[in-house]
Amino acid sequence: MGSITTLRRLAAILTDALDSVDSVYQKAGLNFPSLDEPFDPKNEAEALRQDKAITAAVNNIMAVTAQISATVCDPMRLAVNTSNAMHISSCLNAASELNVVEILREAGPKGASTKDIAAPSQSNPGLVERILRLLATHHIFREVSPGVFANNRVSSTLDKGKPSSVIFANREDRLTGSNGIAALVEHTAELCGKSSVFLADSMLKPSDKLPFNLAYRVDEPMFLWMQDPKNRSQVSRFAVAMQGTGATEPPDTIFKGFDWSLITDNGLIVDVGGGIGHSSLTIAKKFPSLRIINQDLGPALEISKRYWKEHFPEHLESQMAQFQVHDFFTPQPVKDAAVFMLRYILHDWPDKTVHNILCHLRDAALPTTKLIVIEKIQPFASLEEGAGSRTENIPGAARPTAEPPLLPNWGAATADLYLYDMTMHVMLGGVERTLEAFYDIFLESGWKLVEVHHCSGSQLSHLIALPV
Ligand SMILES: C[S@@+](CC[C@H](N)C(=O)[O-])C[C@H]1O[C@@H](n2cnc3c(N)ncnc32)[C@H](O)[C@@H]1O
Repeated sequence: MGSITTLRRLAAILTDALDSVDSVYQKAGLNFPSLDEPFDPKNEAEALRQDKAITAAVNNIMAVTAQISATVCDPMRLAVNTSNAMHISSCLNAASELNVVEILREAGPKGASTKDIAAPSQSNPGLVERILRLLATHHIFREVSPGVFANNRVSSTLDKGKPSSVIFANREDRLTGSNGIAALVEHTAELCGKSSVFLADSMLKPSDKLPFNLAYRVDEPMFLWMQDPKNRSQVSRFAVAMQGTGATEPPDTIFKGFDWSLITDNGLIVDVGGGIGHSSLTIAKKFPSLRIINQDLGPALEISKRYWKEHFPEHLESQMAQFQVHDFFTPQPVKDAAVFMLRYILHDWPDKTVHNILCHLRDAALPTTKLIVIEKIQPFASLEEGAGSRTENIPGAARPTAEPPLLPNWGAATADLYLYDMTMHVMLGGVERTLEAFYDIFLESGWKLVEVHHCSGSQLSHLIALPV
């Protein structure tokens, strides 16, 4: 297909998708949320974005616009701009660290001057202005008039939800109780950003060191490094950041996969590497007859206990929720689990390590114990034909692909998955696996993949396996 024909085809997909969004919103009597207004999770117009027709149209719009832009842009400019993209990440991190979003929330739609934004952190107003202008140019913040900035829909998602005076007075505690997006952004931009620049070095001079270990000049894996008392602030930020991964999903995503009502009353869910335990807490709130054991390393569990005490104290008092310090590289102590749930665990680790984790769970499993792995499954950027005959008959495994000339995986609309794949690699040697890779590693570790549920409105899937 010639370029102009391709561009016209892409434009037609865009028009169809916009018509579809327009029709759903018109029918509901609502406007699609504006980029200029702060994000309001309680707005009905936000909830409507979960409508199936809207999620499909949004994927097409994101994929089309990025593909049109890549087609028409000077290719050298695109390549060089991509090599400079780390500045977007660093600027966003700086804005979050300087609590700009909270200052601008208090300033309202008229915004604040960079002098006023920079004053509480005693930073350089000229530099703050350039940082915010770079971000505004990428549709994060809005330059209302020269040198005056306001929040927009994207920047406001980083709001830590407290008065700026409180977070400036208590820096240690500024992320606690937030929706987790600022924590996720800061963790990613700082730790992953510093590590990622060592990717090529780690490949050209192969050693047993990952980019994280080269960047931070340490030998232990990131999670062990975080246990060092001098890195404790990393543990608490990471725990809140993991909550942020939940906030980027529709709130009921955990119920869009495996049917938790299938577990009989008093059945035990072990949340392996559960972190703060927000997913198991959400399940237990809906199905209070289920018992939960949240397992993690000590410092993470301390944070989890506080979180449960605040959000579901009844389950603690009745001892239906318990906490167990457990290293998942050692034999699993719980022998009567209905479910071993692992959300965002396996993608942290390379195959050899995942094999070790899964074998310990297999050794402790009853014949009826289900392994429920909650992860993103990596699609190919090409058509999947013939990719995995061993997985094609697994119920729920099949997934649609985008119509040509879009990339089959919807390109930019699914970019987060491929970005996370590199994050996992540079930090821990982990990987976002293809379905076939999950199937193989499960089988090698004594588990058979029997069902897959792709959670609608989310990139997450639930992979259900039984002991072989
Ligand atoms: C990516 S987070 C996922 C947390 C949680 N499952 C969620 O979805 O929010 C990985 C978790 O694994 C925990 N972890 C890392 N190494 C561990 C180990 N050896 N044993 C148990 N937990 C570990 C970390 O403390 C962290 O809470």
